[in-house]
Amino acid sequence: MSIEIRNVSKQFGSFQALRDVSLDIASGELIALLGPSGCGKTTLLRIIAGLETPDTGSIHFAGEDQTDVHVRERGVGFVFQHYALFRHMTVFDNVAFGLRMKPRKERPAESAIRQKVMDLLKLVQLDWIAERYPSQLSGGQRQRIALARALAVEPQVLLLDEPFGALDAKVRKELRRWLRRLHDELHVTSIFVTHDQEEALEVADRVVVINQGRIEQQGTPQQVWDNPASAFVYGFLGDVNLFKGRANDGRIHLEEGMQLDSPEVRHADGTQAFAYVRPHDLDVQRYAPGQALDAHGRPRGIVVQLERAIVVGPIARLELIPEGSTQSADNAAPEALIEAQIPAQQFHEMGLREGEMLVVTPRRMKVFLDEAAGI
Ligand SMILES: Nc1ncnc2c1ncn2[C@@H]1O[C@H](COP(=O)(O)OP(=O)(O)OP(=O)(O)O)[C@@H](O)[C@H]1O
Repeated sequence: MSIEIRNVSKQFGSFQALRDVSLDIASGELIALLGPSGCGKTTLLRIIAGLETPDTGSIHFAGEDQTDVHVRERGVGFVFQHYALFRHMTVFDNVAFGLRMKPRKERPAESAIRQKVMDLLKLVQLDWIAERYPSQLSGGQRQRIALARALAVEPQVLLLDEPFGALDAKVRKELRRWLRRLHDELHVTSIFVTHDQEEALEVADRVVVINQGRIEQQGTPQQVWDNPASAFVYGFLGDVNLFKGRANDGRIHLEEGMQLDSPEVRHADGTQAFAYVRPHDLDVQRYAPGQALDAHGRPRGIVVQLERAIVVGPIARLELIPEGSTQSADNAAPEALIEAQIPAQQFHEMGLREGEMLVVTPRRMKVFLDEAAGI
């Protein structure tokens, strides 16, 4: 079942929660709505479900306007972050609930219900706990049961609101893979809301990034990651360092007095430039006086002090303070702190020590011009 969202806006009092949102979702797609807290993701999901009405705009399922269709008639299955399973019912009865509640003439026979519930429990790999009660399950098991329960009535559309939000990192990761496999098996058109970029990029066919009630960008995980449309998207998709400066002569002259070569700013002399660099795109060298100059004697790269190194597993995370900044990492303004990531092996081979002076140069960066681009 395809879903078309047409020019949807929603206001709560004077607060504009959604601003003219339009989105087409193909039948069988798995879409992630990704954005920070309060950006309007849940509101959009509730409008699709029919739990909330838009002020303007419309929702269509397979071309049919759903605006006046009641939530019960929309054929939508839900899973929420804290899905309250019925505590006094076994797992089996929880999953059977939606089927048993159907009007008599649509309700399957009890033997067919039994078969269906057991099939679903097998699908979520929990048929062995059919007779347990929710309090005897782990959080991850409860969410899988919630999903089985949502699927029992064969929804045309599955809506998941931070379904793994309350679980610990390891379980979340397992459930993510599991959700993807399940979706590949069932192909129910699914939309899930998350503020976790890793979750969205790993699970979804398409990611829709929302900011302040508007769609900032949509595309496959790869498209969005490789070509972020705005500084917001770039910053939201992963850790970034922001360097502010002014464009001149194909270089960004940073506030710290150093320069970064940047062909993107060649025709923008005098404009404010914002250079975003991912921690793993910073090249790290030991500093020697004079070394940070390029062939023309211009300062190159950024001279920093290694304030703290966190080496866990294969990655060394370096917290760096730009030269001239008198603050320590503990009270430095967050934007003053630079983070670099290098392989732990390189860190050990270089024999880096906290307190040393280093020079960092971006291998790759994304430049946005003018002030509106700031996160
Ligand atoms: N019924 C309501 N009445 C008033 N304001 C509301 C209502 N529902 C949502 N809002 C406001 O609309 C904005 C968007 O809320 P929404 O729940 O859609 O955000 P979200 O992106 O899902 O955030 P989160 O990740 O924190 O759940 C928020 O600022 C919220 O306070």
